[in-house]
Amino acid sequence: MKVALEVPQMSQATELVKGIDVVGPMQSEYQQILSPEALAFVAELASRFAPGVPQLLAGREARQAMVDAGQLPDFLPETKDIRDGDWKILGIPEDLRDRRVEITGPVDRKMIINALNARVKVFMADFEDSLAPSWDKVVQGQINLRDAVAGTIEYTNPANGKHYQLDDDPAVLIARVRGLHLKENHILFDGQPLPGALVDFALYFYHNYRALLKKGTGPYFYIPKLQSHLEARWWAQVFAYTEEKFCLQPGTIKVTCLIETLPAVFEMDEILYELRNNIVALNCGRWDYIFSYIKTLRNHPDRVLPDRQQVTMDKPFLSAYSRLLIKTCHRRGALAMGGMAALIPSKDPAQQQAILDKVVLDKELEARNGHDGTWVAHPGLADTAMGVFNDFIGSDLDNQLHISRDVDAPITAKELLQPCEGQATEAGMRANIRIAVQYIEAWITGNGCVPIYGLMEDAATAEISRASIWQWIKHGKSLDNGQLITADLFRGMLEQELEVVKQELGEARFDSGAFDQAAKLFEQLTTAEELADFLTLPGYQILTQETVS
Ligand SMILES: CC(=O)SCCNC(=O)CCNC(=O)[C@H](O)C(C)(C)COP(=O)(O)OP(=O)(O)OC[C@H]1O[C@@H](n2cnc3c(N)ncnc32)[C@H](O)[C@@H]1OP(=O)(O)O
Ligand SMILES: O=CC(=O)O
Ligand SMILES: [Mg+2]
Repeated sequence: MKVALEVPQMSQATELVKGIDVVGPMQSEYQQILSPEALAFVAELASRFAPGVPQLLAGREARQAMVDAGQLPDFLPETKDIRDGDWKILGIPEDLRDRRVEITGPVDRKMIINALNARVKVFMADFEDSLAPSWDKVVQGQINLRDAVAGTIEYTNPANGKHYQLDDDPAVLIARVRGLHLKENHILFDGQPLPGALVDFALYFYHNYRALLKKGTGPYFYIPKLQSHLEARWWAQVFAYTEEKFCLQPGTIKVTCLIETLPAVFEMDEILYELRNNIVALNCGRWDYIFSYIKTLRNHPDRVLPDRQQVTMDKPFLSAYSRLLIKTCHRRGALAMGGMAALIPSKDPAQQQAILDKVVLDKELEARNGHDGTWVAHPGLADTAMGVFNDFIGSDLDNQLHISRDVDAPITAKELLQPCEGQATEAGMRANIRIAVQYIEAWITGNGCVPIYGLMEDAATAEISRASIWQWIKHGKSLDNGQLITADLFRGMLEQELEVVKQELGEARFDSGAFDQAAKLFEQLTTAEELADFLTLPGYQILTQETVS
């Protein structure tokens, strides 16, 4: 539901909560989410935990500097005891034991209702890869989730009058908060923007934990883009503090961590251990993982990835990642979630069958490996994914926790890092350019997830497109047609592909969009000496420049 346009107000909390300054414009409904009580909790978490974030981010940089200097990531010698030890996570609540299909989507009101009504077990409501976190989207997202938890969420599409409300048996709700690298520029604590992750966590927890527990479910979270067990420890402290403050049993908050960075794959046992009271699963976030493989190994010319289309889950380095995640999770009693096939349904019946066939193949690979469930990006794929996982899990069991993968020889760092065969092609590079520029244009104008050429594109998939080209230029790769990939070649292609996009979208859409700005940012990111950490960091400056007072 869109709130009526009003004269922006001050947040009441700005005057009432010490240290907190809400600088985003307020609508009257926002006061309910940004109430003095909720913001007092945000401030409490901020004073205790925000100072730890720069240290964790500095830790990422220090490790990256070592890899840049030639060292390859590996398992940590100092945590061998944890890897060798015999311990298990605390446990999995009843409503999280069967997660064979999860749908994901941004915290848009209509999509939340559609997702909760989809024929899936879980809905992952996303403040991260699929959300461009403008102030309104972030606060409205919290309003939408509060109403979804209360069961009162409704929406009428003003374009066609179609009305939406929850069915009787909605999916279990898990909220994915922003990664630690993202700030929330509109809520300051002691004059500094807060970590977006803390804002998302605190507001969702504060407004919903009681209603969730009353319904027999709980405050459940997905944590994205972790890079180390020290980050997991930080989260464990946030959860323990929150549980104590609200007089909750330790382990009430339940969390699933995405293993979607290359450094994190070497610390899965340690992440599970640090979070053992709260964690229930790890998830193979394959798209960010591929991006992180490029980013982490950016100085290693022998590990340059080919065209994005060739980097599929059956490639040895990705297969090793999936199998090690399953083996690690199941040994510790945690679920091992699969990832997202980026395909979305087509209205053309011939194409649709081909899409469903590809989804089946992808999901069969995951289920056969031993994953306990998977992700779909669209309700039209739920039955297909469910069919595959039903075939493997059956109706007597909830999951595949019994699959220990003891048959595997120990999976080594060498397997996890092995180069991926394939080529950089002209068609692949041009596709990367068209995808990245369209995605960046969508993101900086407030839309974090878009269909492009039959695929779901979000921040993670678009990062692969832009980072691949940077890497090819950096290492002087050649295309399949023999052309050397240079910054100038890229600039020429960008100009040509912008024309193609203009033809495809039509002049009116193109001219009213932000393609110039998107192309400029894309060009800077791709031809820079250093690989930028995330495209969403400069993107956020553009997205928010008009809304910070
Ligand atoms: C790498 C990762 O992190 S993956 C996780 C993050 N990414 C995501 O969550 C992607 C989620 N998916 C989406 O955002 C969308 O599916 C898109 C943008 C890719 C395509 O959306 P659309 O263009 O609206 O698709 P389409 O027109 O086919 O939608 C048909 C209906 O399904 C709904 N729908 C589509 N995807 C979803 C979804 N994920 N959740 C709920 N409803 C959905 C649409 O709202 C629409 O509803 P309506 O008929 O009532 O109007
Ligand atoms: O968040 C999921 C991913 O694949 O990235
Ligand atoms: Mg991701």
